[in-house]
Amino acid sequence: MSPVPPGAPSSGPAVRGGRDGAATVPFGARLAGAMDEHGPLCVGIDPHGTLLDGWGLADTASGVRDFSLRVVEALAGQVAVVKPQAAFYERHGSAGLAALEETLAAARAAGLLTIVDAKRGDIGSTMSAYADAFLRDGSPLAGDALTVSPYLGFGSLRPAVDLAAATGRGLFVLCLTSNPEGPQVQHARSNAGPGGTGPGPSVAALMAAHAAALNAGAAPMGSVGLVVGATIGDAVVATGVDLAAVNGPLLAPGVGAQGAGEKELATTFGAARGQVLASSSRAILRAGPAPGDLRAAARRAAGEATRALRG
Ligand SMILES: O=C(O)c1cc(=O)[nH]c(=O)n1[C@@H]1O[C@H](COP(=O)(O)O)[C@@H](O)[C@H]1O
Repeated sequence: MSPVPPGAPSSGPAVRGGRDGAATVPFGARLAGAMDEHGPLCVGIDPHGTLLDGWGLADTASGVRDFSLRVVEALAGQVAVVKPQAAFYERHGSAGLAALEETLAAARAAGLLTIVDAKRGDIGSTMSAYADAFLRDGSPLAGDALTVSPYLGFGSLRPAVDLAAATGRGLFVLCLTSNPEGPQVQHARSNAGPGGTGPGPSVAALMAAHAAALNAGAAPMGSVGLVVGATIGDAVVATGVDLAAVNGPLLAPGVGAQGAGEKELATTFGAARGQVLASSSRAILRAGPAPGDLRAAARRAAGEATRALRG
């Protein structure tokens, strides 16, 4: 069965796109179904210039479009989620954005869930314009979920939280990112401890607690996920982030090109392993352009993720 699309009625036949006044099926439920069916793997679509070159494509908007559509076609029905990285489309201007729109439409038509990796975050009034662009029914840049940055304060994300909830979409909030610079901000202690004095929880733990509050009571899981890199070692323990309490999906980039593998996936997330969606881009995309080679690379990565997270 294909994942249920946003806007589909919660019972009866799945209808893709648009709301009809019926309750929407929340992203968390749709993602849980897709992960059960295809395994806990997201393939990032990151059309780097070097990859385009390796595939015999020009580093142009048209090359990015061809690359992305080939990935979607090869992986349809094979993986739970694809995650186009907006930066690689934006670098080609308006034609690049048109390629992103086409990629999202093709993935939707192929029954793949999409996370638009745009890492947006701004003051609330501007955040509501970002939400409109990436989370509104009918917007050409809307996927099933969006990556967002809470580092202007979690509350600044409110417009995105509200629109995602209203349209059955999801968010992935940066919590413990895969890059080595992340700890400077994410491991820092907030200044309000329980009694109002002394070091409070880590910034990452605060962000996770906000997500947990939004997901409370949702089943099988909520739609406000966190980004927790597979490369972070013991940072979950060091920062006191309570991943099991989040009750939402955990997007785990860093698999493959950034060095994380089966062992890291198995050891980083503790009791929350079942909520993890492992994510890999270059390590899979390098296997292309032959569709069979891409599929084989995705199958291998999905097998590793399944053993590590669901074994
Ligand atoms: O939100 C993300 O996906 C993300 C968060 C993070 O902490 N680290 C991270 O690498 N990413 C994204 O995941 C992708 C990783 O690509 P590869 O290193 O090629 O697998 C890139 O698009 C990154 O922007």
